[in-house]
Amino acid sequence: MSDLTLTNITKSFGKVEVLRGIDLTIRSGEFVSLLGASGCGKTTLLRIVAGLEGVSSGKVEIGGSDVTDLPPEKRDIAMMFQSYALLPHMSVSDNVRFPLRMRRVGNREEQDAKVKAALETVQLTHLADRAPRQLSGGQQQRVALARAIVSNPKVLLLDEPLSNLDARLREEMQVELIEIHRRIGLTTLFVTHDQDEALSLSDRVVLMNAGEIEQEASPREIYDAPATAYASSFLGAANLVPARIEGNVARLADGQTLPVSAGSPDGKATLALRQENVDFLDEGGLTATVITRVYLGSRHRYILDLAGQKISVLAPASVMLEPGAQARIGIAPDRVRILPA
Ligand SMILES: Nc1ncnc2c1ncn2[C@@H]1O[C@H](COP(=O)(O)OP(=O)(O)OP(=O)(O)O)[C@@H](O)[C@H]1O
Repeated sequence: MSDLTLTNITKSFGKVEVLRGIDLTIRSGEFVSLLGASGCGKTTLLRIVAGLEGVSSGKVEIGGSDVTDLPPEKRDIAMMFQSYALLPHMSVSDNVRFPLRMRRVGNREEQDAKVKAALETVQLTHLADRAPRQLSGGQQQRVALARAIVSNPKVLLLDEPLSNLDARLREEMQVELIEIHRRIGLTTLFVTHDQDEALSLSDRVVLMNAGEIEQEASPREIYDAPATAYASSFLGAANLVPARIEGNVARLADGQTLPVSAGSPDGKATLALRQENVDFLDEGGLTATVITRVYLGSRHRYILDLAGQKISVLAPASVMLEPGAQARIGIAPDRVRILPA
């Protein structure tokens, strides 16, 4: 069953079209990330699902009902933003109770039971009587999450909820989100511009580019088999090298060739090479010129000139080459992603 279906959504602000023909279905219990560069339209799409923004055309269905023209409070959704905006004069449990009171859900005992369950889910039962200012940033974030899930919405909408946290807390909350999602299986739409976050949290990643869906796939597939040059450079910053495919080899601009998997049509192509898949060799392989070496502690990053193209490559710290030196590099044929030119 699908909990959220978007059909041919378009949205313009004045003359500017920010969403074009978005079709997206999210299955019950699925965790889907909308990933994309700033301005690609992901927040606008989330706000359309929430009912905070109208569509120019298209249809929004939640739990099988058409909600396109319904206001936010009539949609079975909950939303959590970057700024979690807890009410400072209320205790943790009253903050979590707030949406139930606003929507007049159940009597006091029923509300108590729901608040208790939500606080248990985020493991904050012991802090129920505290005021928000007596909590750490991560704890406040978890209160906001409890408040979002307390009414057991059909769809949970999260807009960059972790982007205000420092790196360590952010990683902790990512793990927490994964575990909470596993426990309660809420259908979730998560907006982020952070590819690591999208890859680590989601069942499916929807990569957006300029108001359109560029590719949607599982994290592994979108990383290992990006469908377009945009997808491969957005996810994991692949090196893009122009080439000509000639059967089982790719010929680079300077005439050097490298073996590739069979099956791609002959002719112009772009090779997408992930920096972690390039190996330094003692002999054979391709020749590239070292431009820069950056020390990263356990490894080096080399910027190389490969057939007139700058590429970035990771190497063990034991590989010591000076700028101007010739490096020999190899890439396993099944690690060379061939994209249309
Ligand atoms: N209310 C508005 N009026 C006019 N233009 C808007 C409005 N809201 C958003 N836009 C424009 O729509 C485009 C998409 O914005 P949106 O916020 O959806 O992008 P985003 O991908 O979420 O980016 P970010 O990660 O920076 O929030 C942007 O060019 C933005 O300037």
